[in-house]
Amino acid sequence: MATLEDYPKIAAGKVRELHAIDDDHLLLVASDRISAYDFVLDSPIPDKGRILTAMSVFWFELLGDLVPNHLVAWDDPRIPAEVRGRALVVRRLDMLAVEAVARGYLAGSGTLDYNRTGAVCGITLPPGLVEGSKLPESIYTPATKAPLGEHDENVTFDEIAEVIGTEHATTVRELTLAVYRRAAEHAAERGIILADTKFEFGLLDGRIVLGDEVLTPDSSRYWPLESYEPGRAQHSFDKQFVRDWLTSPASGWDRASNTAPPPLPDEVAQATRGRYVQAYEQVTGRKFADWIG
Ligand SMILES: Nc1ncnc(-c2cnn(Cc3cccc(F)c3)c2)c1Cl
Repeated sequence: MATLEDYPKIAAGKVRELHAIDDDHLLLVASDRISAYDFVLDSPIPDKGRILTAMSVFWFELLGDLVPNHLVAWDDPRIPAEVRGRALVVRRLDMLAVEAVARGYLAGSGTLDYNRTGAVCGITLPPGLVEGSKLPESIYTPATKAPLGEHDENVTFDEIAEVIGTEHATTVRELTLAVYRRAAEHAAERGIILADTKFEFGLLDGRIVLGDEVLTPDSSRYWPLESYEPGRAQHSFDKQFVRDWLTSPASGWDRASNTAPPPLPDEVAQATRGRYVQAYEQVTGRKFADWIG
């Protein structure tokens, strides 16, 4: 059986790593780390890596008829025991330099751009929208990847086309909207608003293939349908307990101080684990207890 040290690390995100297995395959590893207020917290969320990996696998399967993807295996002898259930064997792609974002609702940088310009990524929106507004139709709002720790930059379709070419830019936009719309509809039927999501695509033998993690609460905004109310920051299905505790007097943390947040109480970490399990089971109809690792 392989061990993680056998596979050179070729990339690292805030909560994920990417290792090389061989010339054609990578190991995509999700950790139990959680990020809040742009900080990676000291406290892990037990099973977060396994739950989000199981979610990606579900979505790749559900959406496989819309778009080919890079997933090769999730239960495989090439996966080291220490990361089993939170690591995927994927095909090595030639990644396209675009963060392919679809938005069905106005939130985060979308709201900021809209308030400044009345548009997001060059797409003019109707007047009178607020944080959390549902958009008349979902929109494609691409971004360019920023260095670790900085926010991606929202750009126009044309700016992306200048980098990856009009043909690939057009296909990426069409796939991003089609996959998001199908996923958002599936989630909404199960009481979860998928407000937006970020995809990464790559080329494999000239074909455009969906890569990275897909439609997880780390790559998407998951809002509980029952507490949706436009006009304010929406509750995060998975991160709200963490946000509430960190911004409560109990934490002793001052968000404006730009100091690192304190560790989470065990009950907050465990309650957050529960929210990830609930999101998985609500979206997939599967029991997390049945997942490997
Ligand atoms: N199938 C692929 N082929 C080639 N490259 C990638 C690739 C490169 N970067 N990323 C983003 C990322 C994912 C996880 C951990 C990180 F550190 C970074 C994904 C993929 Cl998914």
